Amino acid sequence: MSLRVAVSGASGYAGGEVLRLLLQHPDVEIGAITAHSNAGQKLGTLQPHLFALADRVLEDTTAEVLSGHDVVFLALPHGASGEIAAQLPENTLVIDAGADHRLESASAWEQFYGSPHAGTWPYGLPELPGQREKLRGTTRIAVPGCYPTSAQLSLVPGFAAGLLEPEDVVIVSASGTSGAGKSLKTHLMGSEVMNGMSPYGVGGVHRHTPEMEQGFSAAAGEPVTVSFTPTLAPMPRGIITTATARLKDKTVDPARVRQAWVEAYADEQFVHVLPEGQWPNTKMVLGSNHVALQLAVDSRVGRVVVTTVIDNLTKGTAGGAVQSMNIALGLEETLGLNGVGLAP
Ligand SMILES: NC(=O)C1=CN([C@@H]2O[C@H](COP(=O)(O)OP(=O)(O)OC[C@H]3O[C@@H](n4cnc5c(N)ncnc54)[C@H](OP(=O)(O)O)[C@@H]3O)[C@@H](O)[C@H]2O)C=CC1
Ligand SMILES: CC(=O)N[C@@H](CCC(=O)OP(=O)(O)O)C(=O)O
Repeated sequence: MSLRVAVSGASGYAGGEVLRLLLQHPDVEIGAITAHSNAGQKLGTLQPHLFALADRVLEDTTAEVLSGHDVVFLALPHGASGEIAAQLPENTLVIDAGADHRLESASAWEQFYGSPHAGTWPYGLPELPGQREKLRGTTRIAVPGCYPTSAQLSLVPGFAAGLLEPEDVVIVSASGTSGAGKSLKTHLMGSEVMNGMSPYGVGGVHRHTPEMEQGFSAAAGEPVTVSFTPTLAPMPRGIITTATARLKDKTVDPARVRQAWVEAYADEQFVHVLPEGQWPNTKMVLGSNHVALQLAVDSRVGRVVVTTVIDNLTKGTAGGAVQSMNIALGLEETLGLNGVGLAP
C-alpha cells in the first residue's frame, strides 16, 4: 500500500515529529507539507534534521493544498484545525494533533478554551479500554494532549478495575520545553528555563484537566475529578507524570493493585510496567513511542502512586498520531514506530 500523506504545521515541533516518523513508515509517501508564516521556505531551513525533505518547499495551509491526499495531519494551533477539517473530504483520514476535537463536553471546552466547540472525534489513545474498536475504519482522529496521555496511561487501569476513588486524584507532571511549541516564548528562553523548575497553570486551570477527567470517568463509569499541576523542566523533550489516587479499599493487597496494571498492559507493545523497584526516567523513552511506568501502594495513606514517562513529541503527539493512523487504516500498529529510547 502507498499512502499519500500531507502534513500541515510542518515547520513546528509536532509537524516536524510527524514527518520524522513518517519518513520511517514503509507505506507512506509524503505529499504536501504546509506552514503559515514560514510558507515559501524550504523545510531544511526549519527542520534541518529531516535531510530527506530538505529541499521541499512549505506551502500555505489551505483545504485546497491538503485535499487529494489519503491522510492529512493537522499540527496547528488550537482553533485552526476545526475550520480546515470541515473543508476536507469525508473519506480523507484527518488526524488532528491539536485540541479542537478531543473533548466530548462542549461546556468543558468553552470553559477551558474560551471559544466555540468544533465537535468530538474518536480519541487517539489506543491503549484505553475499547478504544481500538473506535479507531478502526474512522476517518477522523483527535490526538490526545501530551499530559493527558501520560496521566491516563498512569491511572486508567486502576479506575477500570474499580480500585480507585473518583475524588482526590492528584496529577503532577514535568514537561520538556518543546511541549510549549516552537513559537518564541520569552519565558522559555535559556536564562529563564535552565537550572530551575517552576509550575504553571496551577489551581485547576490548565486546559488538560477536563481531558484527563473525561478519560478517567469513562474508565471508572462514574465522574472523576482531578487536580492537575504542570511544571516546566529544563530539557527539550520528555514528560514525567506522578499520579496518585485513593484506594477504595485501603487494606487491599498491593500485589492485587499491581496486577491490575500488569494485566491492562500485558498485550500492549508500547506500554511497559517496569520490574518492581525500577523507576522510570524520561531518558528511557526519548524519541520513541514507548511508555514506561512504575507503581507503588502507599499503605500508610491508602493511595496508589504511579510514575509514567513519555516523550511528549512522540507518544505524546506524533507517535500516538501515527499509531492511531495505522489502526484506522488496518495496518500493523507499530509501522513507523520502531525507534527505541536513547541511552545514556
Ligand atoms: N509540542 C507538543 O508537545 C505538543 C503539541 N500538540 C499540539 O500540536 C499543535 C502544534 O503544536 P507545536 O508543533 O508544538 O507548535 P509550533 O508552534 O511548534 O508549530 C505551530 C505550527 O502551526 C503553524 N501555524 C501557526 N499559526 C497558524 C495558522 N493560523 N494557520 C495555520 N498554521 C498555523 C506554524 O506555521 P509557521 O511556523 O509557518 O508560522 C507551525 O507550523 C498544537 O495544537 C499543539 O497543541 C499536541 C501535543 C503535544
Ligand atoms: C510545556 C508546555 O507548555 N506544554 C503545553 C502542552 C502541550 C500539549 O499537549 O499541547 P496541546 O493540548 O496544546 O495539544 C502546555 O502546557 O500548554
